[in-house]
Amino acid sequence: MAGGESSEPLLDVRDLTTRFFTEEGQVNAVESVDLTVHDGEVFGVVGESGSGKSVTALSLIDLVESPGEIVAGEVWYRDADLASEMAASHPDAVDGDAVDLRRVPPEVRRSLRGSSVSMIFQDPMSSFNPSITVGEQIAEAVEVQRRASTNPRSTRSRTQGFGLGSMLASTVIPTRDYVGEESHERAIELLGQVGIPDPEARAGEYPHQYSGGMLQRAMVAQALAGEPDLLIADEPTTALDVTIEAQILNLLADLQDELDMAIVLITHDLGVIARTCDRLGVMYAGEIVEHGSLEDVFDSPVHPYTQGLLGSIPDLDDPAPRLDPIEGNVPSLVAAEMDDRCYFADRCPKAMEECLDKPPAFAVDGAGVAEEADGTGADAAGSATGSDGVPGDATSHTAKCYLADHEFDEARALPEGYFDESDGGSDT
Ligand SMILES: Nc1ncnc2c1ncn2[C@@H]1O[C@H](COP(=O)(O)OP(=O)(O)OP(=O)(O)O)[C@@H](O)[C@H]1O
Ligand code: NI
Repeated sequence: MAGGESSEPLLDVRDLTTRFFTEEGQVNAVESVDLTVHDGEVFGVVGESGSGKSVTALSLIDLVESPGEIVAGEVWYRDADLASEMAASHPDAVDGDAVDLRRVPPEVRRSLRGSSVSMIFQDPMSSFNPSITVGEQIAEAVEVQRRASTNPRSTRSRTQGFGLGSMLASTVIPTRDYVGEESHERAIELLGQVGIPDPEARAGEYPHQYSGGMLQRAMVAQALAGEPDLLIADEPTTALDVTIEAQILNLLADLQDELDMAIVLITHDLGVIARTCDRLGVMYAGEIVEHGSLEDVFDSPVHPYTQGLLGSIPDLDDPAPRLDPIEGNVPSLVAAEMDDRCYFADRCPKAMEECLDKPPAFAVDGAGVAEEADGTGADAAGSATGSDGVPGDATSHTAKCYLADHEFDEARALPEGYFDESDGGSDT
């Protein structure tokens, strides 16, 4: 193989669909999401509360809990060693150097957590046991990864339900006797690496002795213990004040650079996206409705939802840009209450008759617009349609909106109040 980095994406997610089966009905939390993340890049996911960002993140690492379930999709992760290990037993799950994590046994998926893909959350307290020192907990994370890496993965998957596989999978942390001196030293090194002053002393402190910002750093250190290639960060700075937020974002940027790690950064804050991301996806009602490079999406947003979000940041230099809610409400994701239309149409100033059908993803630029079949029935997509661009090329600028491909036509605009009648006409 030619050395160096592959141009293949590190993560290539297709048609990922996650639902919750609740008493109130089926919640379509994540609907046919496509996204790609390349080596060493920061991919942002932005959207209002309830749009499906966190469930997307959890789906990527298979942490969706009941009554939630991933019902469709592929999660291709590039790992040449894993691909060759899986090639014989799970040929369907292997394509070149990439492995579809949805098609490998759960214990193989779990074994990647921490070592290949790590996650950090908004609330660092949730990642630490309050009664064990921070240093000890990070040393344990190091120890777990250290043992995992000294055993070939094939051994691990054969010893399923026993030893490392289950150790990594469970929330039960190995007892202290397991943790070697080297792991303790590495933990202190990691604390230093994430900018914790006097890491040797701080390692001996308990989580409650840390400030919010310091604990956030410690959580990053814990996530780095296995030297992951991909870090998923769900609102990592939302609970922090603006100064500390900037420090944590700088830390992530430095680490990403230093360790050549890719990051999926989830936030409702477009200011954070603007400062950190290379590319982004804008989520609305469980879908990625616009997707592209930071420049494409910020300079020429196509979806009126994206335009609305961007319109709500008057000044990117504002230290605390805020998402001003767009008029109207985020739709219910309960399947029975969703119409099969563009979910933003009822809030959209440019809704047209076309928007009563669900729009596919249109490529925004490119003369022979590449149109991507929406979810099911995409099997004919192998041969390129259009003259320009590949259908579903996840690196391009796309929008699930007719305006990406059609001019706004006043004559076809839906009359004002069109949607009010259908949902509100019950009283008097
Ligand atoms: N355990 C659950 N049971 C039922 N529905 C759920 C569950 N978890 C999430 N959902 C639903 O899934 C949808 C997406 O939620 P998600 O947490 O991903 O949104 P989000 O974009 O991360 O929002 P926020 O910015 O508030 O974190 C919401 O409608 C939410 O109510
Ligand atoms: Ni969330």
